[in-house]
Amino acid sequence: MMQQIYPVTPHSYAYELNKDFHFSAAHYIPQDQAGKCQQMHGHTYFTNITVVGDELDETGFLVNFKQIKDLIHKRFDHGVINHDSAFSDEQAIDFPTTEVVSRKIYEIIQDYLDGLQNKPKCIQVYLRETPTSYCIYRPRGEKST
Ligand SMILES: Nc1nc2c(c(=O)[nH]1)N=C([C@H](O)[C@H](O)COP(=O)(O)OP(=O)(O)OP(=O)(O)O)CN2
Ligand SMILES: [Zn+2]
Repeated sequence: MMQQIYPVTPHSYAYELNKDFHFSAAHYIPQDQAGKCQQMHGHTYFTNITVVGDELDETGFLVNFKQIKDLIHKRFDHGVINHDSAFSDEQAIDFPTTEVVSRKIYEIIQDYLDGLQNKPKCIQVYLRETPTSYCIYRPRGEKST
């Protein structure tokens, strides 16, 4: 499971880092059309995060692998995603669907990366919700080449 082949995102940065990890979390989709997904239920999410850049920090890291995992795992593992401040039952853009969770993961990671001196960029979040369902989020409008 941890040695998957991922879709390639073309770019011309010198370094590309990928971090795989799991987290277990519950969620529900607060919309009638979501059918059984309206009921609270859980998943073991699998994610692969892609970070790129041209400059390394004083440790020789683009970004610490552990920091990437901690930002997401500490926040969501064994929690209810709907209860996190990034999500809301009010508008679909903030419901914890696979699409939205992958985008929120991107936002959390890029917010952290923006504070680093070497300015790495997250260019892809791969999020698998079930053995047969996954989403890839790639930020638009970001110069990734
Ligand atoms: N576009 C989306 N569609 C669905 C989402 C979603 O987040 N985005 N979520 C769900 C359910 O919450 C569920 O987590 C996944 O559903 P599904 O892939 O249908 O799961 P199954 O295991 O039942 O699928 P099989 O085809 O039997 O493997 C639904 N849709
Ligand atoms: Zn679900």
